[in-house]
Formats: sequence, structure tokens, C-alpha cells
Amino acid sequence: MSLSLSSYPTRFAILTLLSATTVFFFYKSRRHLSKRLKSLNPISQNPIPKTPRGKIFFISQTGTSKTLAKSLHSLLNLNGFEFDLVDPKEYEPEDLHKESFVVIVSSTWEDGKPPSNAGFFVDWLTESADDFRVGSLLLSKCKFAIFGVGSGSYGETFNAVGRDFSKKLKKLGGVEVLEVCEGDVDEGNLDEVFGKWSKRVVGALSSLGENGGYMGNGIGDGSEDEAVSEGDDDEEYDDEFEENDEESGIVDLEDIAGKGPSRKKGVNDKLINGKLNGGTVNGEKAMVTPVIRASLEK
Ligand SMILES: Cc1cc2nc3c(=O)[nH]c(=O)nc-3n(C[C@H](O)[C@H](O)[C@H](O)COP(=O)(O)O)c2cc1C
Repeated sequence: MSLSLSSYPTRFAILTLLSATTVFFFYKSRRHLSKRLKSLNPISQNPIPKTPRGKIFFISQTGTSKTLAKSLHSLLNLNGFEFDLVDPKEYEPEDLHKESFVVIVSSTWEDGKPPSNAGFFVDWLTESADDFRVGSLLLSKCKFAIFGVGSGSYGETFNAVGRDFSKKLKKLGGVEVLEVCEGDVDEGNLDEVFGKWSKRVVGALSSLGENGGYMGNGIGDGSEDEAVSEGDDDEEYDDEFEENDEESGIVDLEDIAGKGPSRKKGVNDKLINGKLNGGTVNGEKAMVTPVIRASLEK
């Protein structure tokens, strides 16, 4: 049977073939175009991960530390560093491991204890730091600096809380970027000491920004003149950062890291067995240890 171009079936077959080819190439070119557009716009595919804003915690009974923390907050904002001023009472310490930079301004009270707004925060840190299974990498992404407010007349417990914070955060892997600064209300120069220390915080943040250790939008280049907006103090800031002390003693870190004691209701509510219910034991708020929590979430 001979095929003639003029025959109806042949024309129909050619037309069908042409249509199918056109549809195929149209589809292919659209896919190619959309792929190209995506590759030209990498942000839509790989959004830049959001680094959490820094946190300034004020731990204060009568407001002194809170006032100082507020002034540091203004100074950091003025220098382009994004920080939140936080009352630890309102903070979930379980989120600490997500923080990139934490500043604590804390006073010390009777018997070297912290003010009441830090009760849970301190208990959480103590439990976590004392539990060898939590490990020393829990806060390894968190850099921190501490300013203590106390009175020298209390002798051994002078600024005990600030020093204790430093020890516990370091034990959990936090990286202390400045030595604890111990302000003494009895000396009459607390504001001045705090002002100098604040400048060193700005300097440290500027240096970290350059090294990619902190993703604020700091405008300084690490020099004190540029980083600090007021004052004429020429004290050098200390930008030596302590290396993360990676001590061993970690048991099943994957299960436990980032899971210190929690006050999140959902977690506490899961503990039943007649012991814990609604996050309380005999009417008191329950502390869930990392170990209990890890086994709950398995
Ligand atoms: C009852 C009492 C106990 C104190 N105990 C200590 C202490 O043990 N160690 C210390 O360094 N300062 C101690 N202080 C001093 C406070 O830390 C100081 O007054 C500080 O300015 C309070 O800051 P705040 O208002 O931020 O809480 C104590 C003060 C009072 C009134």
C-alpha cells in the first residue's frame, strides 16, 4: 500500500505528530525556564537561616540590674546589634541552646542567692549542669558575657550569682567572650564600671560579627571609636575568646542535647504514673530532668 501525502490518513498522522511534538517541546521549555528562574533567584530556594537575636537577661530584685541592662540594650541597638531585653521569668530556658549571644546582668541576694525572677532559670541551669548526661556541648553555639551587681560587704557571697552563671554556662559548653565583671554598689562607681564593660561587649560583638560568630547587623569594625557611641574612655576591650572546652562524659548526646529540664506544659503533662500531672507534684511546679525528658520523647 503506497502512502500519498495528499491522502487524508497521512495528513492526519502528520498533523497529529506535529501537534504532539509542539506540546512536548512547549512543556520542556517551560520546565527549563522555571528551573533557570529558580537558579537565578537562590534566596527563594535557600533562604538565609535566621540567626536568633541576642538576649540580655536582667536578674534583679529592686531594679538596679534591670536599669543597667536597659542602658546596655539601648547602646547595643544604637550600634546596630539586635538584642531583646528579657526577664528570665518569661523565658523558656530550654531554648537557650538556640541562642547565639547571651548577656546576663545579675545581682546577688541573701546567702548568695539570685533574685526571685531567675528562680526557674537558675534551677534549670543547675539541674542541666549537674547532670553529666546533658554534656558539655549543649550550649556550644552560645556565646555569653556576664555582669554581676553586688555588694563587697557580703564577703564570700559577693557577686556569687554572676560567677555561678559563668561556671554553669561554661560547663554546658557556652563560650564566655569576656570575663565576669563584678560591679560593687558600695564603691559608688557602678555606672562607670558598667559603662566601660558595656563598651567591651560592643567591641566583642563587633569582632565576632567579622568572624561570622554573630549575625547581628553590627556597624562597627571592632574599633572602640566606631563601636561605641558615647564616652571617652580609652580602655582596650578584651577580644580574646575562650576556646570551647569540649570535655567528655557525654552519654547519648543525640537524645539529650537541647533537652534540659522543661517547664513547657505539654512535656510536663505527659508525665503521669500518679506522680506528675499538669506539670505539678503535690501542687508544686515540677522540674523535668533531661533524662526523664529524653526517655519520654523516645
Ligand atoms: C538583703 C540583701 C542581701 C544581699 N546579699 C548580697 C550578697 O550575698 N552578695 C552580694 O554581692 N550582694 C548582696 N546584696 C547587695 C545587692 O546585690 C545590691 O543591693 C544590688 O544593688 C541589688 O540589685 P538589684 O536591684 O538588681 O536586685 C544584698 C542586698 C540585700 C538588700
